[in-house]
Amino acid sequence: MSNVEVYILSGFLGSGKTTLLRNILKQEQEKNRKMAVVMNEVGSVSIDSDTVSDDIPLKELLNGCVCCTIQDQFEVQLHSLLQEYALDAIYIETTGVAHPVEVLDACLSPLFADKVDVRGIISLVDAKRWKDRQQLSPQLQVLLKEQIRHADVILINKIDDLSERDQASVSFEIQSLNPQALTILTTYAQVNLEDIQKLKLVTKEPHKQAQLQQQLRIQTYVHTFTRPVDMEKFEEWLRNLPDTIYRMKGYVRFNHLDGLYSFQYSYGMPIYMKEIMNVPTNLVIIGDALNKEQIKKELEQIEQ
Ligand SMILES: Nc1nc2c(ncn2[C@@H]2O[C@H](COP(=O)(O)OP(=O)(O)OP(=O)(O)O)[C@@H](O)[C@H]2O)c(=O)[nH]1
Repeated sequence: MSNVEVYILSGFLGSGKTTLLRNILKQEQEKNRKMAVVMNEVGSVSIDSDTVSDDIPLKELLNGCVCCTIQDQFEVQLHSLLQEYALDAIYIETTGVAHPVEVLDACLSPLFADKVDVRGIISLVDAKRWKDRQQLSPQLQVLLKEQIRHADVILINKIDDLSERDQASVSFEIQSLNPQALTILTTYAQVNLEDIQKLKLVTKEPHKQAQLQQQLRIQTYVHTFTRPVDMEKFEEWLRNLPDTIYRMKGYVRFNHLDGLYSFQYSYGMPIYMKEIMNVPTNLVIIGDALNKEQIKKELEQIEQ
């Protein structure tokens, strides 16, 4: 069975994420695909869960943001969805204040990273909010830009609130921040499912590799170790990593040590801990413009 597609719906408060989710679920149901939804709200009461009909498995994460305070709960929920249902796709609606890369990180637990295919980040931008963004705090303006910069698809939504001239200038500004993303102007987040599901399929073609290297978008690679690893060579490999790799996590066995180790790495700092559970030896790598073929080759070389 192929991996479960995962889509992250990001975007500022009120930008239209729930409206988009509703549109997508309708189209998915028409295609008879089996989906699940994870909804994250910062408050203690879910407001949007009525959006999802009863036959679609729904996990709600309240009282925190998946990208920080409730990351562990999020992993458990995703894991149980994957175990309980035979799914084609999982849609994750994030809180309006979530940083998309942190959410991506949370989706890629080494426990199940080899079973999911995170197809991409879809960011919604409220067109008028963008135009008037100076009214927001500097931190929120940065967040808005980050949500755009890391998206694979950008929906510039609520364009009915802007004149044609303003639509053109907003669209130009947003596209300049992330020229590689597919940008679509929408009202009520009306979008074709095909446009969203095309995500990543293009970038997986080998001949696009050169172009891929220049992209600034976040990419992920999951390596499954089939044998124990030489620790010295592994550390040597870590020392020589490009600084475009900024996050790794997973489980690894070393040839001269008993048992399994969990491994965490962020911004140049590795941490190992002995693991008591028996879990798959997956290593998740997150970075900009990853050369996946090369990483795969290098890791295979340090396996004994
Ligand atoms: N005028 C206009 N309103 C829209 C459009 N898209 C969505 N809305 C409305 O904007 C409001 C917010 O939309 P939601 O889909 O709930 O936005 P959200 O991003 O899920 O909001 P939060 O969950 O609060 O972050 C709703 O009342 C929508 O009906 C649009 O294109 N134009």
